[in-house]
Amino acid sequence: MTAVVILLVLAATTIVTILALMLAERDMKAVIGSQQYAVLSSAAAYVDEQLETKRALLSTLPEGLPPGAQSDPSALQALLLARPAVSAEFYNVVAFDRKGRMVATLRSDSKEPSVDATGRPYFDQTIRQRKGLISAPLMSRLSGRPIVVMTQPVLDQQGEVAYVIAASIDLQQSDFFGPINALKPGKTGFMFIMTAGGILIHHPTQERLLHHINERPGHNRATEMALNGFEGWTEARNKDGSEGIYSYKRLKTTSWIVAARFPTDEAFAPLIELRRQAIFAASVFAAVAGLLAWLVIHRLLAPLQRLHSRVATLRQGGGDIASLRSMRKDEIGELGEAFYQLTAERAVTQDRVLASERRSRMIADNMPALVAYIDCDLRYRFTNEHYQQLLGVDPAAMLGKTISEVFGADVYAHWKDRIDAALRGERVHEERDSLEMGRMLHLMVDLVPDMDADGTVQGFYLMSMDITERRNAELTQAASEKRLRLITDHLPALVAYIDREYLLRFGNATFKHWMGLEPASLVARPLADVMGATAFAKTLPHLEQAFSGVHVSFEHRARLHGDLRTLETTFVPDQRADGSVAGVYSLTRDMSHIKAVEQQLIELARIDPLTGIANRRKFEEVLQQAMARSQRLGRRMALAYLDIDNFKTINDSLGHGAGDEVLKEFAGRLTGAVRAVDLVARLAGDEFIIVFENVDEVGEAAQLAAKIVATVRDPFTVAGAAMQVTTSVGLALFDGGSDNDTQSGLIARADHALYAAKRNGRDCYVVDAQAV
Ligand SMILES: Nc1nc2c(ncn2[C@@H]2O[C@H](COP(=O)(O)OP(=O)(O)OP(=O)(O)O)[C@@H](O)[C@H]2O)c(=O)[nH]1
Repeated sequence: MTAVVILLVLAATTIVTILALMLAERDMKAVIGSQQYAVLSSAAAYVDEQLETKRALLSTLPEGLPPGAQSDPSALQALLLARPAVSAEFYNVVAFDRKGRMVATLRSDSKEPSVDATGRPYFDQTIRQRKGLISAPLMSRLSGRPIVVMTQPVLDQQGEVAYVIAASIDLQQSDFFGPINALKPGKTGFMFIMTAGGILIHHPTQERLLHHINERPGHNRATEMALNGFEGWTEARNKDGSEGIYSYKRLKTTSWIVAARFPTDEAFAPLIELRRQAIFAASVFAAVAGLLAWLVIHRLLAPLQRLHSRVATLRQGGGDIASLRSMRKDEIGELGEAFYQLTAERAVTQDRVLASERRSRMIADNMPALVAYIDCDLRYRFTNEHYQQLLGVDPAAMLGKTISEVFGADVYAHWKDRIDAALRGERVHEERDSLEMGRMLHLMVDLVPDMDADGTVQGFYLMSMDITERRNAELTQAASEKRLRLITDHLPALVAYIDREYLLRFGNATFKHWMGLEPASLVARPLADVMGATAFAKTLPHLEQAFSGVHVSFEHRARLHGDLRTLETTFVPDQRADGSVAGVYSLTRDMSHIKAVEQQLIELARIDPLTGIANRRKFEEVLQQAMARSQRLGRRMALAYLDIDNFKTINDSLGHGAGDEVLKEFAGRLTGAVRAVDLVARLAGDEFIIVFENVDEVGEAAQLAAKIVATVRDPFTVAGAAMQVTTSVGLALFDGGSDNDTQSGLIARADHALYAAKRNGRDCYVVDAQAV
C-alpha cells in the first residue's frame, strides 16, 4: 500500500515534470525559431540593400560617357577605369558590343580578345529587353570562378543597345556575403542562399556552389517547403538525419532564398541542461514527498494494519473473531465491525454448509446405490461408500482419478457415448445386466448433467442402483399377471379393475366376446365410456359403496348381442394396508340361465306334482292378490273348498295308485269346469280349492258349485273300470267393497261350508251362510 502511494507520488512528479519540460521546450522552440527568422529577415534585407546599391551604381555608369561616345569602346574603357567605386563593388566589370565582343574591362590583366558574350543568357536577355538584370549563378569564362552577373545596357542615340556592361560578383571571394555569415545561428549553424529554383549561390561548402541543393541524395522536408514558396521557420531532419531549425526568407530583388540552419542539439543545449536540472530537482522532490507520504500513510494505516494482522490470524485459524471489533468510532472501526459481522455470518454459513455436506454424505453413503460426481475431465470428485460394498472399490482412492484409471479403458469405452451425451447436457437412463464381483446384477444407471446458470455443463452426477430384486419381483409379477390374465381371459365373466378416477386399468378377454372391445383398448378408458352414460349412472352408487370399502353385489339387466340378459356384478375393494381403497375389482357374470332355472324352480314349488295344478303356496299367493284386487275394484269373488267323498275307501279298496289316478282325473275335471282365469289348486290329500274372481252374485257362485258337483258325478275310469266319484263343495263369497275378511278367515268360511255339505250327505254344495 505504502509502496503504491510512493509510486503514485513519483509518477505524478515525473509526469508533471515531463509536461512542464514539454511546454517549456515548445515555447523555447518558438522563441528560437522566431529569433532565427528575425535575424534571417535582417540578413535578407541587407542582401537586398547591397544588390540595390550595386544595381544603382551600375545603372549610373552610362551617364558618365561623354556625349556621342556611346559608340566608342575606348571611352567605355576609360569610364570603367575612372570609377574606382565600381571596382570596389564588383569582382570585375566588362563591356560587350552588340555582337558580344568584349570591348572594355575593369581588370585589364584578364582581357582576352576571344571572350564572346553571345549566347550568354544574361547578354541575350539584356539586348532583348534593353534593361539591366541579375543573372543566375554561372561559371565565369574570364576567371573560371562562380559568379553572378549584374548587367546594364548602354543605349545609342536611336535608343538601341550599343553596349552591355556586365558586372560580376565572385561568389567565393567576394565579401558580398561576409556580413551574412556573421549572422549565422550558434556555433555549428550556417547561412546559405539559393535561387528560387534551388541553385546554391552562397553556402559554407564551396564545392556545392552553382549546384542544385537537391543534388545530394536524400530528402529534406524544409527544403521542399522553401522551394514551394514557404517563408518562416520550421523544424526538419536534413539528408544526414540530423534535426535542425530551418528559416527561409525570399529576397525582394531577385527572389533568391536566404536560409539558415540551426542544429537542434545546439539550439536546445540550454533546454537539455534545464531538463537535467529539472529531473534532478523533481527526483529530490519526489523522494522527499514519497518519504513524507510514507510516514503519513504509515501512521494513518497503522490501525488498518492491525486489523489486517487480526484478519490474517483468523484466516490461519487462530484467535477470536471478537478481536475484529474495536472501540474506534471512525471508518476503520466500522470496517472492523463489518469484518466481524461478515466473519460471523460466514462462520454460520460455513457451519450450515458443513452440516449440509455431512447430511449429503450421510444420505449418499447410506443409499443403496452408487453415487458419484464426475467433472468435465472425467475425474471422480465425489464417491459414496456403496462403491466399496457393490464393486469392492475404495471410494476415497477413486477421487481425482479418471473412469479409465479406476475401471479400465474397456469400461470407459462401453460408457463413452452415454458420458458424451451427459456432457452435452442430456439425461441418460439405462438398465442393464452386469457381472459384479461374481454376481449377475441388474443395475439401473442414471447420468444427470450438472449445469451452471449459463447452461454450461460442469460435470455430471452418476447414480447406479442394484435393482436385481425389484426386477425379479417385476418378472414374477409379470408372470403372475400373465397367469391372471390367462385365467381371467378364460372366465365366462367380465373381469375388470377400476381406479379411483373411474378409469379402467384392466379388462379381460370377455370384453371382446361380450362387447366387441379389445382388452388392451380399455386401459385408462373411463368406465362411463365403456358402459354408456345411463348404465354408468345406475352403477355409480354401487361403485361408490365399493370405494368406501364395502363388498358389493347387485343384479342388473343389459342387452348382450341383442338379448336382454340378467347380469350380476360384484365389486371387491382393493384395500391397501392402511385401509384406503386403491381401486375396485369388478366381476360381472351372465346370470340369465341361472335366473331361468331359478324361475323354473320357483314355478315348480307352486305346482302340485301329482295333478300338475297349483299347490297350496300358489293358491295362497293368488288368493292374496285376488282379494287385494277385489278390494281395490270393490267387486265380489268366491272361494270353493272341495273334498272327494270317501276317498279313503277308494284308496283302501283299489290301492294308493288308483287313488292317485282319481286325484288326477278329479283335478282335470275341475280345471275343465272353470274359467281360465279361475285358479284350481290342490291343498293336500283329496282337498282342492277354486278361486273365482269377479263373481258378483251369490247365485252365480252357486251355479259354479253345482256345475262342479255335476261334472264329478260322471263316472271315472280307474284301472280300466268305471267308478262313481262324488265331491262335496263349500262355497264362501268375499265382497271387496264391504268385507274386511282375512285370507284365513275366508278359507275357514269355505271350509265350514264344506263340512256343512259333508254333513248334508255329501255330493252337494253349501254356500257360506254369511253370503246368503
Ligand atoms: N291315493 C292317495 N291317497 C291319499 C293321498 N293323500 C291322502 N290320501 C288318503 O286320502 C284319504 C283321505 O280321507 P279323508 O278325507 O280323511 O276321509 P274320506 O274317506 O274322504 O271321508 P270323507 O272326507 O268324510 O268323505 C286318507 O286315507 C289318505 O290316506 C294321495 O296322495 N293319494
